[in-house]
Amino acid sequence: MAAVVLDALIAIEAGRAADKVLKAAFDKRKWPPPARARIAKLVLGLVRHRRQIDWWLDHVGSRPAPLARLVAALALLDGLDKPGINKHLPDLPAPEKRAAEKLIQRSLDHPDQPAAVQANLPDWLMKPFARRFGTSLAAEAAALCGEAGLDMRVNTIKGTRDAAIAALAEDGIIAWPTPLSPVGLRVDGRPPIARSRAWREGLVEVQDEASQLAALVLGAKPGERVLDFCAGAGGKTLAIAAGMANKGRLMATDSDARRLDEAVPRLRRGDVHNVTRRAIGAEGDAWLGRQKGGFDRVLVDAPCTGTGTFRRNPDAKWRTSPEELAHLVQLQARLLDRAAALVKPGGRLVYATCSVLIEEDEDQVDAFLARHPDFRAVPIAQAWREVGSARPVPVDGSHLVLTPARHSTDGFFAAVLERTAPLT
Ligand SMILES: C[S@@+](CC[C@H](N)C(=O)[O-])C[C@H]1O[C@@H](n2cnc3c(N)ncnc32)[C@H](O)[C@@H]1O
Repeated sequence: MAAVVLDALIAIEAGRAADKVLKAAFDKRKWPPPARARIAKLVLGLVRHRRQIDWWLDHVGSRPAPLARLVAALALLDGLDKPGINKHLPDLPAPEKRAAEKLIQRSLDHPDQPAAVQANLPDWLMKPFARRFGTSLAAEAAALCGEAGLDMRVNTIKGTRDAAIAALAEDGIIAWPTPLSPVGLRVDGRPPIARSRAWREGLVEVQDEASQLAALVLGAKPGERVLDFCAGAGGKTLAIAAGMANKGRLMATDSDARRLDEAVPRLRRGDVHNVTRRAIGAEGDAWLGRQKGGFDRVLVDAPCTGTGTFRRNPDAKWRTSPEELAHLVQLQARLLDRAAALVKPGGRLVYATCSVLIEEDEDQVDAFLARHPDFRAVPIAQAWREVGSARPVPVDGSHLVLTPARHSTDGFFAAVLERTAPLT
């Protein structure tokens, strides 16, 4: 098992995505489920807590090479003692053996660790995180180091939430309603959802509660003309289609045709019939040019740093950079401008990201409103009321800002914008 973990760490260090590396490792060799879970937990735990692990290695005079990191993870994350580490790594070279001896019975936290080390964040992210979270930074960073829960969205085209709970129970999966989304379900652990009848028959889709809420506040109604501008593999398209009860026209566009194709089996499984997919040019598109003012609702689920999804993609922490942030902020602004032209008077544009950085969220919306005086921000409490949610709006500010520590969801942002004046 240690060899698989080490290979995975080396591949991730070389820049490959952790989820793809683990998938490839599990495709190559069929591990029993408990071993699989343990490998994934170790690899992802190490990636999540890399700064603290490396701080400890430095503290005990060891280099942060993959084998030393694994030794540190076994001691600091798993709490193994000397025989326990020996069992996994019987032939440790002398330097790693010495490191292991110094690390056993230590806890991961140490008062001498700088704030960015304690938060397991790259230094450059500390400032934007402090800007977003203030005194809650440590709690939110800790929550982002945790494991994401497993949420599902009930496909109301196929049945009710109660019907989904009952169907999942037939397969031994105990699910209960999520606190915020009226169509959300949550489960403990990682049950094999894709083997359940409820999933196979399209009654449920795996989707974080925050993403469900982004589709909800778009408020698309049956019979409307709606555009999911950055539809990707269709996660939110499916949620919007269900809100429209399959009636009206829902266009799903993306510049990545391959990702759009991934939506096909999901749409089929969900019995979704009102969606048309269309790959568009990354820098504009003749078809889009002809759709000016043509949509009641447009969702821009923009490409972003993904800082809100570090629980799921912990390796992204170490890949994002200030340069990437600057590039994304420009791209998001261009996409918003392009999408704005497609909204009809009185129509709505929802801008969403899975980023917790204000630079990609509120700043982006403020800059958009300054460029587009023909739009206004709809207070999130109003948008929330209008979609008839029985629950109170879960945030105090103008937009939907969800965080893992406060809401037990991915970090997520959504702003509802309304065209108040005719197109010029
Ligand atoms: C956050 S993902 C969308 C996820 C998707 N909405 C879902 O719910 O599964 C952002 C998407 O924006 C797309 N994208 C990036 N640049 C684009 C562009 N210039 N025009 C349109 N889509 C773009 C990416 O291909 C990616 O699928």
